[in-house]
Amino acid sequence: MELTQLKGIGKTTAEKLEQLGIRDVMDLLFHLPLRYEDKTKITAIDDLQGFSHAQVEGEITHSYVTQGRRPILVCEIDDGSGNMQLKFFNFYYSQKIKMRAGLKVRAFGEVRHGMYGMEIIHPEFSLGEDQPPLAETLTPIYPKSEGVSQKLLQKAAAQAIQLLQAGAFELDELLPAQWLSAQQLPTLKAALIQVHTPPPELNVNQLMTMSHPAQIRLKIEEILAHFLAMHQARTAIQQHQAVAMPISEADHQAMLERLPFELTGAQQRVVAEIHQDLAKPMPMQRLVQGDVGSGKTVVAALAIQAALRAGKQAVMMAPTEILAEQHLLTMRDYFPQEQLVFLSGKIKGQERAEALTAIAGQGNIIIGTHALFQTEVVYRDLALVIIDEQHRFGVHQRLQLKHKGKQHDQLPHNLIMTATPIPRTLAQIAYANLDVSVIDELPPNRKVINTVLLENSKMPQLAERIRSACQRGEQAYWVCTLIEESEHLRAKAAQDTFDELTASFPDLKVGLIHGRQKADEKQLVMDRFKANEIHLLVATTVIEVGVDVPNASLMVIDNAERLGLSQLHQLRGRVGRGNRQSHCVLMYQAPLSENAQIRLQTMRSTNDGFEIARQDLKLRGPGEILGTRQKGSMEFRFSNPEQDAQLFQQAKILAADLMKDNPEVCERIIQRWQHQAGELAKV
Ligand SMILES: Nc1ncnc2c1ncn2[C@@H]1O[C@H](COP(=O)(O)OP(=O)(O)OP(=O)(O)O)[C@@H](O)[C@H]1O
Repeated sequence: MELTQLKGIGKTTAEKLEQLGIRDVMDLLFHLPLRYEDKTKITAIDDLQGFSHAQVEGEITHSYVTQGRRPILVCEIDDGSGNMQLKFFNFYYSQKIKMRAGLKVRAFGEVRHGMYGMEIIHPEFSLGEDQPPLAETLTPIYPKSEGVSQKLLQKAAAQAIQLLQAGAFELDELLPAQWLSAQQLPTLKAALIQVHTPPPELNVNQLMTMSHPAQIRLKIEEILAHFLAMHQARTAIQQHQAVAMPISEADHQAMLERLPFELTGAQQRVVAEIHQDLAKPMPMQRLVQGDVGSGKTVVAALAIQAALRAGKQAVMMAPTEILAEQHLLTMRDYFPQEQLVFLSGKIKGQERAEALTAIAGQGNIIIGTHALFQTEVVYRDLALVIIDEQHRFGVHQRLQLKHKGKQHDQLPHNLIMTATPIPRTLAQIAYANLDVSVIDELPPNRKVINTVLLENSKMPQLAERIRSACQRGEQAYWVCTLIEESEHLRAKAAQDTFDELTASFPDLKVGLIHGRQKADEKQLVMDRFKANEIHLLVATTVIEVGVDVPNASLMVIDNAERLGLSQLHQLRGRVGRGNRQSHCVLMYQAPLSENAQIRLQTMRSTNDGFEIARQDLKLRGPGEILGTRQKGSMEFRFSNPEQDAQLFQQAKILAADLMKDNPEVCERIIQRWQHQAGELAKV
């Protein structure tokens, strides 16, 4: 039903509502109140309690303006049970004249304890004997945007509810009636009516915390739609075939013998899981989760090995140029006999043409950045796609279907690697369409990184630490964290730090790496750092992901208070990758905000990525951890994966039952919420 069919909504208002994502009457019904006000009753002044909202009615006994720099209009009122004050800071004198003694007033607002008893500052009020009737329901307060008043939203929603009650449009109940009654949840129609026009006896506290059964009813369907859509995406892929790439035990052992170390138990288990998937003629859809330094790269190499044995191509994509180049070097070590091809956005001209020819021809391990997924890149026979997305989520969802195998209905196997340890419950929700393997063990002999906090002003204490580490043959990073938007300013700050440190340490080789350098310049610096020709590397956060130089044992992060927990954990993870004792110095500018204090203390007290992720979840919320709307990873309007963990469990079970018993309803649920969230479509 069109919005313009509602009274008071013309074309212009309808356009404004569209900015809130409200395109029709159904959307309006799913635009839920943020909070509620109770204007259904009048509270006697004598019964008022501080820090709560209330409506009072009484007679103005005295009205005056205080003296001083900021005059205040004060109206004293009395209702027979007691008296209180209404106060206005910004007022017109005409208001003072209107609010004269002897008049009846009704006021609503937050009650506080003032110097002279109870008071309400800036109440909503109406004057006169003839007050309108009291509200029959709690008053919903909606999230609004510019140009759309609260009143307008309230009126429009109230009309939508009236139409719904009158049966003017269809709103099918899609959840099984038996299930709803067993859970003591209302139907969708009843839930929407209650949420928009709650009768006064409803529990306001429950409503305010989104825990009322009516709200739970809405959440459960939203979560259900998420699981169903994820499952649909997964089944769509399973409809396709993939090349089965079983690997013989002898080939596997031969590769293991070439490695400079033995796999950890966790790596062995994860490799076995991947090999099992690859042996099937169905596209693998697996996520490998492993904390920083847990050794994901070798796991990727062992997957690639299976593709090579089957005579197929494997592609590995990294989120940054530096990391892609590093993977190239590592894979060269693992596969000295194979033809490796590198492609990134910065490879141009003749070099690019050659890379494209190799990809369409003899190249069998192809490594690079996003450029690998451009349409003009044509693969000879691609059978395995590895995406090292580190902590950038969501990419895989859009790339998955693009790359078809040689035969038309074949898809490549997909392996996604992430370094972000997300709590299990959250992983199960976000990655409901993937199988998940966890590398939950670090290689042996790793020592816990010792983390210390140091105020910026105590910087001189650091010099000795840096010098002695470098003199012992170890290496250090110095990360500059200027939060300037422009890469140019970030580069300049790093350059300044580089100049200062070069002057302070004439006896050490100091290097510099930042995002403004050309690709080969960056590569040269990284190569020299790897070869221990640079002792101290000054860097912007470009080194955050994946850089692997096991000889580096000291990490200094300046202004660490500016960074989020997961970024700090990633940066710190650049050290502690060998068997030496490593240190991380988090420099900060005092005073610290409460949140920054918690972040830095967390870093100091633990090295465990999962523990850090849990704390991060508390501080930031799941949306931010899993990526924002643009990244399209997960978007819930009503539910919260952390607070509603139990609902997610319930919805998962219900989803499984519905898929079995009623696929047609599943389709309709997905469609309803695709429209509502706009985002599920991308899952
Ligand atoms: N089983 C093992 N025993 C000893 N060293 C190992 C083992 N597995 C990997 N390594 C080494 O540990 C270091 C880290 O491995 P890798 O770079 O694969 O980590 P990662 O999981 O990708 O970490 P990050 O997320 O920080 O990039 C490398 O130098 C690698 O050679």
